Amino acid sequence: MSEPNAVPAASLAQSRLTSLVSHFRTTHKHKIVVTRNLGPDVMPLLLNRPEFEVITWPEDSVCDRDWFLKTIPGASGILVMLSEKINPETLDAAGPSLKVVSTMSVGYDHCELDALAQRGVKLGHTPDVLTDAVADLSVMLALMAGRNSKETTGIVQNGQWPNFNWAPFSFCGPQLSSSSFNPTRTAGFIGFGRISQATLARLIPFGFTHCLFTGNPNSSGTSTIAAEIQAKYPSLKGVRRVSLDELAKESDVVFVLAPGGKETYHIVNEGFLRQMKKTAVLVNTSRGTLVDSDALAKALREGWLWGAGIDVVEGEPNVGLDHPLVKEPRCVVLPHIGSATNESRLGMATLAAQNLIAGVLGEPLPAELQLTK
Ligand SMILES: O=CC(=O)O
Repeated sequence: MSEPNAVPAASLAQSRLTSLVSHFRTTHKHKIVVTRNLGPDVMPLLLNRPEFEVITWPEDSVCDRDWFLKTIPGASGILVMLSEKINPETLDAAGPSLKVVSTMSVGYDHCELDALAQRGVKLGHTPDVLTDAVADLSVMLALMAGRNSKETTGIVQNGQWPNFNWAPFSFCGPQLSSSSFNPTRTAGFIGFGRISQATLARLIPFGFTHCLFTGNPNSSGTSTIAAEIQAKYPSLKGVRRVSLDELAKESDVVFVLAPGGKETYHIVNEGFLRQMKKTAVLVNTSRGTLVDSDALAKALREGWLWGAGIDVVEGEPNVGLDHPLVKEPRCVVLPHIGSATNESRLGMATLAAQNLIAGVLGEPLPAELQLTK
């Protein structure tokens, strides 16, 4: 006969197991690797979670690849920048514990989607929060390129202004807004997603009369979008989805705003540039790979178009003074600053942290890119 207060063996084992699980839960932390310090407003979202062990690349520079590969084994989540390649090497180094990659960017051409999908790793990115900033910059570059800002600011910066007398037609370029001389203004968009549409909204008060766009009708619902845009902006006299050739021939400003990757590689090439109006301006605020830099430099040199404003260059950041586009006086080149407003970067860092947290905890990501297997 057992003692009246004795604990049965099975119940003892169960309680030991429960306490072991609870001990594991409190001591086992999810390993998180972050490749840039996201600052005092955002890092606490990660650091203040007791269930996370957060390891951050300690330098104020692009994360070293060797450090990254040595640090990620066993990670549940990694938060990266555009500079980090997410490929089979990365994913194999992280191992099967990896649940989510969160990139602080809207673009994801640095990530191999197939490799992520095959391993069941989710991908978070940061759409919407940078749309306005990039649309603002797109219009700024259209203005800068049309108004010869590289040459003219150079004159002031180099102390040459005293040598220049005002002359009736010096430094003139094509006006962005419509005028009695030029009542028709056509914006052409290569890719017609959120940023293109926000750019168009900014061009309406400039008196733009026509909107042309290219894009995959299945990817962004572009089959009905023309009618929606026309209804939204009754001042437009035409909104049409067109071929690339038509877009090149008819646009006063071409905005390159499609995702990078194989499908769009050098979509703006010599053939496209040769068809542009001599007074037209090309703006690229998406990815450098969409534009053939040598072809654009030749086009500007030979006057096939008026000017170009580019925030992205193929091969960046290795773009020095000897780059053919940096040498072109009618090409304004910026160092990929499209989303660089305080508001936008804070929004991106916050969303990237939220995507990471949700992915690690197995919850729906606020902004997940749907991967197809
Ligand atoms: O280029 C910037 C981004 O993709 O966020």
